[in-house]
Amino acid sequence: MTPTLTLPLQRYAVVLVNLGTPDEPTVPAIQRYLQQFLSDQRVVDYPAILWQCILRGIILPFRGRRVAKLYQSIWWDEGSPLRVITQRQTKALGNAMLMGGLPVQVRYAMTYGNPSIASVLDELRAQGVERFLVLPLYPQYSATTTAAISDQISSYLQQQRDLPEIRMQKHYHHLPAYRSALAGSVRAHWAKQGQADALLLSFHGIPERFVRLGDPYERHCRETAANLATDLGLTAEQVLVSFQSRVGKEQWLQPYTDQLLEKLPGQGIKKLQVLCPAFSADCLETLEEIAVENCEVFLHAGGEDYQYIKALNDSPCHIQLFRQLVLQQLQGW
Ligand SMILES: C=CC1=C(C)c2cc3[nH]c(cc4nc(cc5[nH]c(cc1n2)c(C)c5CCC(=O)O)C(CCC(=O)O)=C4C)c(C)c3C=C
Ligand SMILES: [Fe+2]
Ligand SMILES: [Fe+2]
Repeated sequence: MTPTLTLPLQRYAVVLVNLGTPDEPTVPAIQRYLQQFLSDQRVVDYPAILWQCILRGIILPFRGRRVAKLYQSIWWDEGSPLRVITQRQTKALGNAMLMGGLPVQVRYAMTYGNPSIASVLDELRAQGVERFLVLPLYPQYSATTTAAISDQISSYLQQQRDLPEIRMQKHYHHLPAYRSALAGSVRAHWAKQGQADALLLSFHGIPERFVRLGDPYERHCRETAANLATDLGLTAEQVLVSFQSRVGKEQWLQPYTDQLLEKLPGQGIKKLQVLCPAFSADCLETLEEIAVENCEVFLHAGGEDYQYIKALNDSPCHIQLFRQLVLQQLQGW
């Protein structure tokens, strides 16, 4: 049902927020992006002075150059896939709101890089917006992603005299519309390719220490997997969970995707389908790390068939899920 709004429609805006991506696939642009991203204490919490020496002296020069080649390999004519897909999601949600009779403004912002959360809030406030609904594009909550968005909003508010009102979706992996969108994407893949020996859910990792300190991310990932198994009628053994993209020497959530892929063919799993439910848009971590690098790992270890099932991106089910989240959040506002 369409909510009744207590302010004129022009005073509301929805802001989709994703992680961010470099402006260009060049070493300087990637270093700028990584500098901002990896200086966030929500992402890397080592003592700042020590960490800044390591970051500027070692990580930015070496990782910047290595990752530039990877970004170049996945870059699209219109730009970084993560940005292009986020733009498409924003446009599609705006259209869906319009078609549903609630033509609220929809914009996107990035936690790191452009457009920044502060710049988008500023621009919308200048147009008279007073109530913001922020939708972090992370189905599973983690302090490293969703709380980092919340921190930036808090810093923005600290600079304001006349505060806008803000609501934020914390997570949505448990909601029926998300569950059916995810299960639907696997079924659509099966309709074209058939079923494999197993379905691997590879989630972006975080340091295991963060989970010990209270981050519920791992629980959210495992709930996502259990729900998907139920919704697809698969057993727990047919739905495997692993964690990818680790950085640095600390222990991250396990099993690591690459190490698991090396073992699976020896356990009789030769045909594998891989899904990455922590990513609402395809990006470097899915298009390169999962679809290319990890495919090679699996085939090299004796696997015969490896298929990556793309992210929900701007598929109609995903946009309908966002629309439902917006309608729920706007109730009574
Ligand atoms: C070093 C710590 C990192 C943590 C913790 C982390 C958590 C985390 N990240 C995502 C989503 C994305 N990460 C992406 C890229 C990326 N992630 C890290 C590091 C951490 N991520 C780095 C250094 C990078 C850049 C690429 C690289 O150098 O390897 C992206 C893709 C961006 C793109 O431009 O395509 C996404 C999306 C989640 C969901 C998450 C925790 C739950
Ligand atoms: Fe990441
Ligand atoms: Fe990576």
